[in-house]
Amino acid sequence: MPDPAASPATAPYDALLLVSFGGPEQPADVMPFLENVTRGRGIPRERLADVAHHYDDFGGRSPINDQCRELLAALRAELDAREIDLPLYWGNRNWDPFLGPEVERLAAGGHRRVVAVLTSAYPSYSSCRQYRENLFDAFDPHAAAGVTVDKIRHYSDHPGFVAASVDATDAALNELGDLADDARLVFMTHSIPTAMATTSGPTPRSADGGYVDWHLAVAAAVTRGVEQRRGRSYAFDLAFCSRSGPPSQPWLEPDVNDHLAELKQAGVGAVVLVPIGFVSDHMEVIYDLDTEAVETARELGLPLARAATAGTHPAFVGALVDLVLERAAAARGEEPERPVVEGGAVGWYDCQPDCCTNLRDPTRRALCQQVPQPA
Ligand SMILES: CC1=C(CCC(=O)O)c2cc3nc(cc4[nH]c(cc5[nH]c(cc1n2)c(C)c5CCC(=O)O)c(CCC(=O)O)c4C)C(CCC(=O)O)=C3C
Ligand SMILES: [Fe+2]
Repeated sequence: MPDPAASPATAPYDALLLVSFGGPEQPADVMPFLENVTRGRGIPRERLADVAHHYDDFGGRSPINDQCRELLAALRAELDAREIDLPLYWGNRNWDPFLGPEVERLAAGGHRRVVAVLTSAYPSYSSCRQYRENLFDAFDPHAAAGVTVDKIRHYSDHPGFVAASVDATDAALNELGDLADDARLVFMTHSIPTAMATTSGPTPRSADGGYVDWHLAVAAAVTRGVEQRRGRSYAFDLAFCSRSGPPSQPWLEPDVNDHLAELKQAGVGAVVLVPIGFVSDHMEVIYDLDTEAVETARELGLPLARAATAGTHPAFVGALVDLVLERAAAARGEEPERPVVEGGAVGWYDCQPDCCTNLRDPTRRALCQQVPQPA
């Protein structure tokens, strides 16, 4: 049995569970993976076939699982450096290693109070509640045995996540050489249906909803950091990639490819794409940005550099450990500081019942709260 006294800093937690999206690791995995992702989501068949080709171009293997392995190794090293003894587990929503069996293993290992770190940094149904539904399902069979899970707060506006993005944006500007002076910063994230965007985050909500609000705050903070470092100002925008869904359904815009054409038209000299919506260079980054958007920019004659995602940047890994310690202190009834960048919202630990609404099935149970009864 784990010794709760081993690491007072992380008490009451006795294990850390990394929770991610998952991705195929060989060609035979691609279609079953896509079916897992899109089950009941109304994604057109043609879009699925199209997305399967994105994976084919990379040998049928997404880099995302390897990136989770690297993040786990980096977390282990950071915990060791701080002399914190905390077992690490890892489960995905859509592909092996799946969350369910991993939580079985964790419970069988004698762990009782688990802290979850999601590789998803923003509020929205897709990036928050859907993971919480999966966490609920995975832990529910063990609830009677007293196994519980808490998650850290959404962390995109944590100074550590922003610092990693500032470094990456600065490096990408350096790649542009003299053209950096003319560069526009285009912050990138996953498009989602506008109906999902406006119901993201807790109520009361702004007209745009929490998903867009948080991205704009992070984009502004990264831009300020880059401006401080380079001693000059930069214009920035937020653009979107990876739209799926039927054409009749409105999704967040502008699409990155349309936006690049507009910037070229407006006389912008160069672009840095900064994918703040993703924590690693997985398929949505290496295909949608590095393949498609790069090709669009080439056709337009618009010089482009792509900033790295947070990945295993020390500021990001350090921030995740800080967030775990902060969550642990809060669970012990202390009042830890909750650092956020200027203009950021202080993230909440427990999502309220109406946070990041499930529009298809509002009664589906999720971690953090009892579901509201349908009206
Ligand atoms: C907000 C958001 C994030 C960021 C937060 C987070 O990280 O969770 C994210 C991440 C990712 N999305 C990924 C892949 C896919 N997303 C899809 C579909 C969708 N994503 C959506 C949203 C998001 N997705 C939505 C609203 C849909 C429509 C279907 C639905 O309503 O659920 C589809 C289906 C085909 C298609 O329609 O494109 C695929 C294959 C991968 C893995 C990449 C790899 O393999 O390396 C990752 C990390
Ligand atoms: Fe939420």
